Order: sequence, then C-alpha cells, then structure tokens
Amino acid sequence: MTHWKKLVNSVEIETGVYQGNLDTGLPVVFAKTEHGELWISLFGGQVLSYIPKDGLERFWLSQNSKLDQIAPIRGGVPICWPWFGAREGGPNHGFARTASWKLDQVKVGITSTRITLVLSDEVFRPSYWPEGYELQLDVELGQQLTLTLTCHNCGLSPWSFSAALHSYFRVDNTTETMICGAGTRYHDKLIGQTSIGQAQFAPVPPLDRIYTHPDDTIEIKVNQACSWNLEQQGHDASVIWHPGPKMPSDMSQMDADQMLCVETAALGAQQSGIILVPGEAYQLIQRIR
Ligand SMILES: O=P(O)(O)OC[C@H]1O[C@H](O)[C@H](O)[C@@H](O)[C@@H]1O
Repeated sequence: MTHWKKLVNSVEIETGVYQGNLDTGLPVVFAKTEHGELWISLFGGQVLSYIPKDGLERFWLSQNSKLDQIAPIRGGVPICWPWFGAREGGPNHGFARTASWKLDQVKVGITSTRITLVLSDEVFRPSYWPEGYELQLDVELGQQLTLTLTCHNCGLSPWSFSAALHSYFRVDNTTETMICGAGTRYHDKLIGQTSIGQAQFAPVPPLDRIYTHPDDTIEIKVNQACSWNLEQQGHDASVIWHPGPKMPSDMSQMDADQMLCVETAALGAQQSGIILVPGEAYQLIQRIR
C-alpha cells in the first residue's frame, strides 16, 4: 500500500533527505538517494518503508494502520523497548514505539546516508519506567539498509531491559514463503512450550515463535526468484509471528497474506532480560538486503 506516501510541509534538510508530515499529521523523514527510498516515522522512531534500487518494497504496512500518533503503527520496523511482550503496569512491547522521537542528525556520506533519531528520559519518562536512559536509532541507507538501536543507561542504578526490532516483511504470500536460518529450536508462545522444527520451513499462520538459536543471517524467500536477507547482531533470539485469521483490528484479511514478521530480539537468558549498568550501552542491529 502506498496511498499514505504523501509528504506535506516538507523541507529538504540535506541533499535527498526531507522532513515533513503525512496528511494524517504524522511527522516523517523521507530519503531518496541513489540507493533507494526510505520513510521513517518520528512517532515510534519507526522505519515504515524501504525500497532499494531493485524497486521492491521490503516492508509491509497494514492498510488499516491509522498513522495517527496514538496507536502503535502496524508495519515497518516497530521498536519494542524497554521490554518485549506484555508486562504488568505498562503497554505491550514497551513505550518506545508510541513515543515521539527527535531527529538528531542526518549525514550524507559518499557511500550512504545516515539518519539518527533519539529518545531519552528528558523527553519521555513514564511513571512505570522511572529510569535514566537514552535510545539512539541510526538508520543507514546504503547498498543495504542498516538499523542500529543503541540503548544507554544514563541513570545511577542498573536496570534490566529486553528489546526487539519487530520487522514486518512484505512477502508475496505468507504460506508460500520459506524461512531459512532461524534455527530449529523455539519457544512456541501459542502452546507455551519448547518445540523443535525444520531448519527451512514455510510459515503456516497462526504462529508466534521465539527462536532461541538463530543464525546471524535469516533468509526470507519471498518467491522462487527473490529473497530478503536479514543480518542480525546483538541478538539472542529471533521471533517469527503471524496472527492468522484472528488478527488485531488494525490488520485486515485484504493484505494480511502479504505479511510476515521476522524480528531481531535481545531477551536475555530464558527471556529474563538483560542488565545494563550505568554508563553502559547495548546495540541491536539489523541489516536488510
Ligand atoms: O499487537 P502487538 O502488541 O503489536 O504485538 C504483535 C505480536 O508481537 C510479537 O511478534 C509477539 O511475539 C506476539 O505475541 C504479538 O502478538
């Protein structure tokens, strides 16, 4: 779906990089370079679309997503932080995906363009997360797209977090897609137990799996002729999700068959979180080709 790709009030802030709004008011950054096109929402610090030189959209964005700066955006690459999944007293997948990030810097280099967004406790410190933190998201558009999420502990005491780059990939047809590199061992969230599957498989929705020994590269074969490659760093798990027919209200049967979430996650041992001490930083990286 591309009907949302209209930029209003736009200003070119660096060569080929524009800041503006969608007609829903959503603040966005749009980049068009020799390497392709990229849309990023400042709400959620979320990449919404990436079309490299081959002209093929890598990310799925729900036709039903409101893009209203209130609800999480269903598509692209939401950032789950400071936790992945549910936690009592706070929103599912944490607050980073519904917070307003700031555009910090744009660097146009010889081989790539890097757009940096930040979110920190100075701007958003909810009562259920009173910790000192700064998040930095570097989105680098070069021969591939690289997303680097850096989490800093700027507080005075250690805290525990988990995180995911919750990428929604655009595929031709979910059930005809082949996944390779996720590993074989996973926690099946639908039945609440560990299972062992095939190293290469076609995802049949509904599925909600936390793969605990993924490779550094997962191949998503979208059809006979093409594959998306997802390289990961800093992760200890990869999540594969599709809700199947009982989908959330911001998804529709119309385009749900073209979606598959393959997510890069840092969850800690037995999904118990990762401890970050004051002054330390943690990086989670995705590279998409
Ligand atoms: O609906 P959301 O809060 O965006 O969550 C969407 C999905 O995210 C992940 O993939 C989880 O593993 C799923 O359990 C969850 O349903």
